[in-house]
Amino acid sequence: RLELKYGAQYTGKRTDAAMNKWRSNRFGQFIHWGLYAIPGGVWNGKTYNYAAEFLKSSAHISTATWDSLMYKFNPKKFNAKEWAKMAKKMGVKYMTITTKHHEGFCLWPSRYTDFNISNTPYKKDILKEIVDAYNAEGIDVNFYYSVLDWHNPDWRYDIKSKEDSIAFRRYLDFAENQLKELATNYPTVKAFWFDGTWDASVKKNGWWTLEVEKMLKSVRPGVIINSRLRADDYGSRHKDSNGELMGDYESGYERRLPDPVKDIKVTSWDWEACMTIPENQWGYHQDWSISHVKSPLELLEMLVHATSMGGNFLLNFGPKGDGSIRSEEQNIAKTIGDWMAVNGQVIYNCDYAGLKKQDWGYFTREKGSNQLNMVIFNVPVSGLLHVDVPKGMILKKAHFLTTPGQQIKVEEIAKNQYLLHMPIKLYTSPQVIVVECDNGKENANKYQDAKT
Ligand SMILES: C[C@@H]1N[C@@H](c2nc3ccccc3[nH]2)[C@H](O)[C@@H]1O
Repeated sequence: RLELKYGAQYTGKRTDAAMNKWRSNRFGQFIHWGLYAIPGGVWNGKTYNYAAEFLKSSAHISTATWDSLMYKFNPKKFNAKEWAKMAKKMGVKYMTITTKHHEGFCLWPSRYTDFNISNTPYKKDILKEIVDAYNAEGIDVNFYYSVLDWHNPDWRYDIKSKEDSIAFRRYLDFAENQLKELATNYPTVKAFWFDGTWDASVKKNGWWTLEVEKMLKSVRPGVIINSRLRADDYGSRHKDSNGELMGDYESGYERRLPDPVKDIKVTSWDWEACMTIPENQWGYHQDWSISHVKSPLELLEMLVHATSMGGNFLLNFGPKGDGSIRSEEQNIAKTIGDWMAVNGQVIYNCDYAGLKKQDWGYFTREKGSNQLNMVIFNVPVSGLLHVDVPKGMILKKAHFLTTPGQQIKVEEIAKNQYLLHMPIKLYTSPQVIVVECDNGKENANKYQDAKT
């Protein structure tokens, strides 16, 4: 083991109330909103297919030109309460919003830069309106903050000279001041989601990433920090040079999910996957025909997949420059919300159930419950759902979540193996079966292994 000054500060999952709430939330809404939402991926009549929040670089726009978009930010159709109501109906328990993305524009009236909401025609503290509206709906609010900052002249991608290190030190002080400002002025913030920390400049300043983690936790006790902020003494990120996870949860799954077999080890730490609806658009893009757009059921399966492996799922929305929400996103919020209203109990406060993944779908289990949840996306033509149980687990009764009176046949077919008999018919939405189980009982050894 290496002696580290800036490595992981503890091992194992946090079990305090704040982290238990973060974990039990499971489903969150990501919001990417900034100046990039105004052009929405189109510049001088040309559509750029790369991520809309990167239009400044895709279209080679000067910082001066890009920054002047600030004078156009005046979202006439913005209504924080409507956003929060839609999120509530979608069934999210938390929301993470870009306070400052790579472009450097701040949604709050920061004292440390004029490149902020107070100098737009909108003027008001839009971040506060959003935080208050979501909190009023009982939704926790987290802050995304990009360390990478295209606007601030002191930002550096690498440190190659004395001048670089002096400028970058100024930048790190600026960023730490902004973060302290956010943690102080928005006291209900529950977590910080750091991004833009992969460059050499940050990796060479692991000490700063730990200083920021400690500062935020002293200003806002219980606050939760993602692993993406952190670099250790040797520039190792997310996990320190001893392989220990830094921060409070692993945030490496971006537009992808852990494999239920190959990546089963993620069940031993907290993690979150963040996901776009198109293939790769975080900020609003005018033209979604340029890539695959995930359907509500595709996204719902990802949410269940994440829960089944003990992780959170953060689904991204990119509001338009005028503050309205595009119809595709409204439809996804409604469809997922309708399912969550009936079946949310297999997501909220649920975790990895400890059973082997099966083709028909995913297992989840509520903390401390002896009830096993089965969420079925792929109904076998036989109607027979195979379940392999760990030694000592007995499956007893089963029923569809929505029809508790109608038993589903549970048939033990071999040692630690069962089949559940699903009625064969057309299903047009993910089905939930709840199974009563006993743990710690010895299975009757009535099955003979073949001799081969
Ligand atoms: C969570 C996601 N991370 C940002 C991001 N920055 C990148 C820089 C280089 C390559 C990919 C990137 N994705 C995306 O804009 C979004 O905010």
